[in-house]
Amino acid sequence: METGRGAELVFVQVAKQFGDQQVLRRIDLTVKPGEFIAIIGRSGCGKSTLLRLAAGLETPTSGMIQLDGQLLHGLNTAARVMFQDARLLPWRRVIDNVGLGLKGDWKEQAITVLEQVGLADRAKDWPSVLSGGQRQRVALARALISRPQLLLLDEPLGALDALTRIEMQRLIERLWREQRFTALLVTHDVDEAVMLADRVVLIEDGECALDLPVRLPRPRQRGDAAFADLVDTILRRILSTESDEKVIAASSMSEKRRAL
Ligand SMILES: Nc1ncnc2c1ncn2[C@@H]1O[C@H](COP(=O)(O)OP(=O)(O)OP(=O)(O)O)[C@@H](O)[C@H]1O
Repeated sequence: METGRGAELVFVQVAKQFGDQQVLRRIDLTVKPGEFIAIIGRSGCGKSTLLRLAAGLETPTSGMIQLDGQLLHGLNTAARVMFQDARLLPWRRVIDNVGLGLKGDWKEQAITVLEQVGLADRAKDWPSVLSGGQRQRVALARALISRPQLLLLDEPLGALDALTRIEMQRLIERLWREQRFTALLVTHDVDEAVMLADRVVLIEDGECALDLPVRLPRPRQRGDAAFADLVDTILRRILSTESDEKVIAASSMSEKRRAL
């Protein structure tokens, strides 16, 4: 596969309102080409909205989004999105799901990306016989077949068990390192954010309240003290403005993590 170049994505004073609800007030965020950014924040703070804006599925109420210096309007054709559910068509085989919507001779490329996600031997299977993790691998292959400059990941591993999740994190990191697309990951999991991201961005009150570089060498190790410290720092920062007493009262950090 050709190595693509990641896109630069810039949010300039972006606000988004739905009816009376001001979801994003002022987002200023520059994502450099090939950078991996994790977006975290409390449920309902507008993380998915931010991703949908980057995909061109929503338009800002005010402000602007630039892609490689050009104003984004309409669908962002440089981007592909991966969601929590794989959204495969059950009546199409794995390989045809990967090539969905493509024209011309795409089968060889589909096999190549299925190899990259470790599923080449399942190309002829129906989605129904795959596990949840395998379905997400197919979704990843489908997102990557068109060599996007920007990969938008909306809590893609949220429904997976812990072990599969870790495997998928490793896979996403490996493919990102090989292909150097720009990645924007929405996650509830601070561990996941620190594992994968160059920068962790916290959305709070409609703004980027924290933009923290992760300067740990890759591949990162959860057992490392520096890793644990950073996760702890971020969790404490989120919880410092926490009003939910249940969360404040959680006795251990792991409980707090689950409570997010
Ligand atoms: N199309 C829409 N129309 C109206 N309101 C919307 C729309 N999309 C999102 N919202 C509202 O915007 C707010 C932020 O939603 P969003 O999905 O971006 O949050 P989130 O941080 O991703 O939440 P979660 O972590 O729970 O997935 C919510 O209150 C939601 O109801």
